[in-house]
Amino acid sequence: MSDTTGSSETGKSAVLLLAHGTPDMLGEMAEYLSKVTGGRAMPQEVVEELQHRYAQIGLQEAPGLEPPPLTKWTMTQAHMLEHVLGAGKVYVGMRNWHPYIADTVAEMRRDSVTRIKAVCLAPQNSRTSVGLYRKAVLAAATGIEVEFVAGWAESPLLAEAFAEKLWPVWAEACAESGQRVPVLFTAHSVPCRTIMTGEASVAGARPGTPAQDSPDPYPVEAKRTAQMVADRMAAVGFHEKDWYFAFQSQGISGGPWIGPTVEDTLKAIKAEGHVGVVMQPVGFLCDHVEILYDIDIAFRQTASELGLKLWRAESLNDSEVLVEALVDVVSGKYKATVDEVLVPA
Ligand SMILES: C=CC1=C(C)c2cc3[nH]c(cc4nc(cc5[nH]c(cc1n2)c(C)c5CCC(=O)O)C(CCC(=O)O)=C4C)c(C)c3C=C
Ligand SMILES: [Fe+2]
Ligand SMILES: [Fe+2]
Repeated sequence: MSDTTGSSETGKSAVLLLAHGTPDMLGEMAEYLSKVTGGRAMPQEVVEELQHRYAQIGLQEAPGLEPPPLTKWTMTQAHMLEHVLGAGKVYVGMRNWHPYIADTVAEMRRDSVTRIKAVCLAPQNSRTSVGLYRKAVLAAATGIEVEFVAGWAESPLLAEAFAEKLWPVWAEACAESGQRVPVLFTAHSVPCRTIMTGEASVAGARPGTPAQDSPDPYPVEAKRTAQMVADRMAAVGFHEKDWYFAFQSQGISGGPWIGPTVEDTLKAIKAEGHVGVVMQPVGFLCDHVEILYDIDIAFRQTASELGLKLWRAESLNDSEVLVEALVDVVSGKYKATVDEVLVPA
């Protein structure tokens, strides 16, 4: 990996994994949300609703003995990648909570890193996620070369990692219900304005924000990942007609977000005569609130009210195949969507 990590006469390169970030305790919710929205204050009822959801997945009034799942698994993935690459530290920076991207880039600077290979732990490229990570890295990395991986949605090993988690639960669901159970792949929804050409579309955008000149690649990339997982599953008897796709977790603070929603898709699956559904989110690489609450609690309740049993594929978390996928992205073996090498002024 000497081309992407480690030291040479021309300087020291290191990998920076970028992730969303999550609060460590319930009282930090309002501050966390203001980071997520780029400074826009959320109504108190939204703060309380999110505290309620996070409490249901184990977040407490004081920091727990273990970090929250998103932090824990992100750090685990970084350690695993560091171990496999064997070429120095793999750094982690979060956009919305500690360790913040700016603090991590400052640490990299202190460690004499002169070239950063930045990879988002969000494989599908959207202005509302990857675009914001990119902005945060470039703001912090003055004078440091940054090679920014903008998307790796079609990585074969990523699809393999998801398929490895999907097939056992799909087999279990089919065996238990005595019939073929459809799979509902999901990715996080984005505001409708994000996918429209010529609209200011960055999360937290204020009036006057320059218009974007191209549609967001995100919805297409999310469905490509799902298609690739479905293709992998053909080896275990999975058919093209066995899967659906929906966008989950439309924003809590209003405005139109893209669908189809999970709720509408579950109704359609029920109307097709199915008795159950297996959900697999293909945009998230580890457990966090949108899996542990939105799917495991809220969608399971919706499915149950419709008379559907809901199974969920285990998240990738400490998947070795995921780490292999990251190695391919970092090494360039998988041709990810990479921005030119950037040297922020
Ligand atoms: C592709 C887009 C997005 C991904 C992927 C994504 C992942 C993600 N989000 C959270 C937690 C929250 N996100 C919130 C708002 C929010 N999320 C996106 C997009 C993606 N999020 C947008 C465009 C917005 C709206 C931002 C705004 O300015 O209003 C929030 C706030 C509450 C809400 O609106 O739902 C939270 C909390 C996690 C944990 C996560 C994956 C790791
Ligand atoms: Fe989000
Ligand atoms: Fe969300």
